[in-house]
Amino acid sequence: MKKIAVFTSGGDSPGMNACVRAVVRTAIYKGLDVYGIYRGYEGMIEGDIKKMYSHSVSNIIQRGGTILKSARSMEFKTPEGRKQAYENLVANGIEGIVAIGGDGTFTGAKIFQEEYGIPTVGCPGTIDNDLYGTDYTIGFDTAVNTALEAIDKIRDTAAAHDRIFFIEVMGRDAGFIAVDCGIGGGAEFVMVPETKTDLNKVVKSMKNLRKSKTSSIVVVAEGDEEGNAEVIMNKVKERIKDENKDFKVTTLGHIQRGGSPTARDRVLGSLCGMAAVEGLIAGKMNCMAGVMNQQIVYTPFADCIGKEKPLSNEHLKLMEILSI
Ligand SMILES: Nc1ncnc2c1ncn2[C@@H]1O[C@H](COP(=O)(O)OP(=O)(O)OP(=O)(O)O)[C@@H](O)[C@H]1O
Ligand SMILES: O=P(O)(O)OC[C@H]1O[C@](O)(CO)[C@@H](O)[C@@H]1O
Repeated sequence: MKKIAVFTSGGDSPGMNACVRAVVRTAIYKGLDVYGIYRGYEGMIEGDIKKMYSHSVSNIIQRGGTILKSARSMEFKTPEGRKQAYENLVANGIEGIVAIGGDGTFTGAKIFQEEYGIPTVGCPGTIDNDLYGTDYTIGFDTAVNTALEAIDKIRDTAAAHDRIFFIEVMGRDAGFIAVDCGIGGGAEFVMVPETKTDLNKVVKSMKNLRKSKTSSIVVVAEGDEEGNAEVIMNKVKERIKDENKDFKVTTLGHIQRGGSPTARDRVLGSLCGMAAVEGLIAGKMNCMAGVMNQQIVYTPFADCIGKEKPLSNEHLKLMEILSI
């Protein structure tokens, strides 16, 4: 293998730049030519592919976002789009690919590799932490810390005004961010897609809580089955029926996706980037390079996508105990 390419795709995440940097520098260190594909699968289809050098990735390890940019491509989901992408890779002599992204990115990579056979190794780049085959995903730690900083500030004003705040964090299908924010932010409740939210129980305990506490924080993952934070707040308000209680909603939104990555995300991104290139050279394909128990592990895309990564029962128990 002489030429490889790297791209970032799906939702960007802090630490993706560290990962790109490690891919580029590991490739050069190992004597390979390395190309950057811009805007994920969009750029692969449009042929937006440029050679990268060691200096191309200077001064980026501390930056959020991704220098390769990211996109969600509908066209790559079509056979015609993937054919065009393949032709562009062949035209550039690309023999191996590092795909940095989440489960959607790996779904596309798996289909593409099975159709056209270019070996692909993935790196877990998503803030959601919802990928089987790695203890943490690149960007999760930064996202949680960003959200926590905001929650701490909301707590100050919640306490000053005796208010109940419903704070929505990201997590379309996963509650990892919400649970860690709940524990770390001292929330009274956490609502996540993985577990059934019992609003009657919440209302009951909220009424009891209010005897001893004057303010409350409820962390809601955006994908909770009862709805988003606004919807849930209205349902709870309706059931509590107390004019004296003051309810507020804050949606943290995309602030969680940006910012300078934490040390953990920089190191994880760098490790996965290095491991992906080493994996390609060793003949690995159709798999993701992740880190479990401090060891680099290669997990088939089929498992990363198909197997559920459960929330930690210990974390859920801790949340319940600490919120009394
Ligand atoms: N079934 C599929 N077939 C082909 N390509 C796909 C498929 N699913 C996803 N992709 C490609 O992967 C891209 C990224 O997927 P998606 O938007 O779901 O983000 P992601 O990688 O899951 O990241 P995040 O978890 O941060 O949202 C899609 O825009 C699409 O181009
Ligand atoms: O606004 P976008 O780019 O569609 O992404 C939003 C989604 O991306 C994620 O941050 C990561 O997958 C989700 O938690 C969120 O729902």
